[in-house]
Amino acid sequence: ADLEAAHVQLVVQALTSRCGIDGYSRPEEFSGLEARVALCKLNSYTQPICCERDISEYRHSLKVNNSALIERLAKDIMKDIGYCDIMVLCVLKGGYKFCADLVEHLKNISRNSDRFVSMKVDFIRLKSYRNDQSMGEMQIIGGYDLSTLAGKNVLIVEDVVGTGRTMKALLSSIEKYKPNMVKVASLLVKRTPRSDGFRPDYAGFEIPNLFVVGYALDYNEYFRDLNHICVINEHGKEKYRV
Ligand SMILES: O=P(O)(O)OC[C@H]1O[C@H](OP(=O)(O)OP(=O)(O)O)[C@H](O)[C@@H]1O
Ligand code: HPA
Repeated sequence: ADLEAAHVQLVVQALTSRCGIDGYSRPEEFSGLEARVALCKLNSYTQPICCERDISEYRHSLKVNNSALIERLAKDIMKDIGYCDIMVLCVLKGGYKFCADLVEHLKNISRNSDRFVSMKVDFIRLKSYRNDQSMGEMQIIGGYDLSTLAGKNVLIVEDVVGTGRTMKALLSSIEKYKPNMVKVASLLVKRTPRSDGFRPDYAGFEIPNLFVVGYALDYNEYFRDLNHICVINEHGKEKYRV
């Protein structure tokens, strides 16, 4: 747990320290010894690099797919709920990459264990953000039939918990259909004063109150295709504002 806390702290430092360079940069060019140390240490775990082009839109970035972090989350999940059938519910759009990587790790663990775990994957599309602001009302897009979750062991997979409104609204909608169990895994949890206190059962990184994009996370649908999680800066927000 101490190691984990230290790791989270390092990520936070790496994300919050100011690089101050709006141009191509390498981790070793980051200003501040702390950030540099953090980035080096993180290398064994994740692979932070700077975006190569259009750097004016983002600052530091973090590569998460295939990382030991997702493997560890998968192990924790399997330990808790893995010995029964799981219905993975991926929250679109932002959750698709994390969900794909997590399912891959869950499958590997299941394959190497002596018990067969049946896993189904389903998708629900929720939307509440415009620009970098939650609009307060969570919409289920495309009419997902929540009654299919009745009696199931549901693992909700989300990219980020910010205010927590999206997850709270989804959980209260699902509860009516009496699933056997519902757990939430979120890659990122944001430290924001606008949080309603919701905490996922499984969380990857705790991040500062900054708007992040990449690895399926978007700003008005831009940047989902980036391989790395980056922090969008004011210039980027202005450029793509709607
Ligand atoms: O905790 P909250 O403050 O409610 O924010 C979290 C939600 O916001 C984002 O979704 P968004 O509405 O941007 O839709 P998207 O997944 O299609 O990008 C994200 O994917 C989460 O679902
Ligand atoms: N990025 C993308 N979507 C989000 C974020 C974020 O930082 N916070 C809440 N939804």
